[in-house]
Amino acid sequence: MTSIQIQDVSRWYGNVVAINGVTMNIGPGVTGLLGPNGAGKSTLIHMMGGFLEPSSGTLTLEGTPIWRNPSVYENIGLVPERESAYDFLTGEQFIVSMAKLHKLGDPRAAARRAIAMVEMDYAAARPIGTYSKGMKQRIKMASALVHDPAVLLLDEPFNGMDPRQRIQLMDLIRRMAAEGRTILFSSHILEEVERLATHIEVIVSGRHAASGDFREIRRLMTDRPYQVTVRSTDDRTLASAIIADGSASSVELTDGKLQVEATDFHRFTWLLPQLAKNAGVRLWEISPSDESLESVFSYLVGK
Ligand SMILES: Nc1ncnc2c1ncn2[C@@H]1O[C@H](COP(=O)(O)OP(=O)(O)OP(=O)(O)O)[C@@H](O)[C@H]1O
Repeated sequence: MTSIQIQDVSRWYGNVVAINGVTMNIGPGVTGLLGPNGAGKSTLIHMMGGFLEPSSGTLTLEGTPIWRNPSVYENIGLVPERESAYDFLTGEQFIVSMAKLHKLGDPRAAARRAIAMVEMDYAAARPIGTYSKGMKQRIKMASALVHDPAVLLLDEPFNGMDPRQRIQLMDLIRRMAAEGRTILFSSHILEEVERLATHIEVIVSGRHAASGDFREIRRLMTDRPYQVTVRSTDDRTLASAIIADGSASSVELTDGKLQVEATDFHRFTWLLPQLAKNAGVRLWEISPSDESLESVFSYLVGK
């Protein structure tokens, strides 16, 4: 069982602070690193994989510093976000060359094993340039698995995948975790992280915003003032009913719609149809108006 310890780590690029005083511990199983675009996920993953030096703080694997420590790299596999640049190589040639870079005793056998792990045997003789997105992601996984590392770091592995490819990759990641590996993957999509991760770490603007299982993160995201847009046959009457009920902290009538800030989202969505019915108003539309992850995150960080 292998864990990565991140201790008060910061990383800046010139005067851009990408990671700011982050402390977390990534243990066995599947951890989701959730954060909006530009939050610092790739920067953190590259530091965890030993590709990037922290500007301050320490990253260790079972107590051994990761930066400039080749013995640690033997235990870590990293799948970067960018597309493979080796389109002219066949899948097998690519994985064999990775096995050679790791100076493995029998590069061909190691490559065969890694290719089998990701179920890509059938396409191993084809150039990578002819692969689908899902297949490219699998072959990149094989390249990170060729030295059989205990830790696997995946940067936005589901980007650009169709639903079927997503499900296949989720199964593969679950299988890798069931074998006892420590797996961390990044994503900016909450639903994706919820489906796969047993533990979630949230980063926003380079800072550690939240940590927990998906229920705790969900609760943090929904137990908050929530903006809802409502349209009905009589917005004015409905507004009075909502104000009288007291389940909203503000009600505004603008451009032919009601803008409501609900203090308790679940209670409000459950209650609204009843309020409307009692007031003799028909509802046309109820939609959350600040659903973007960014606003959720800025709330989490500001709390
Ligand atoms: N090499 C670099 N030079 C300067 N700034 C950088 C560099 N790499 C990243 N940054 C900046 O650091 C911040 C964090 O970037 P990072 O790529 O780590 O975020 P991310 O969460 O992975 O985002 P995305 O999902 O969009 O890749 C951003 O403001 C980004 O512009």
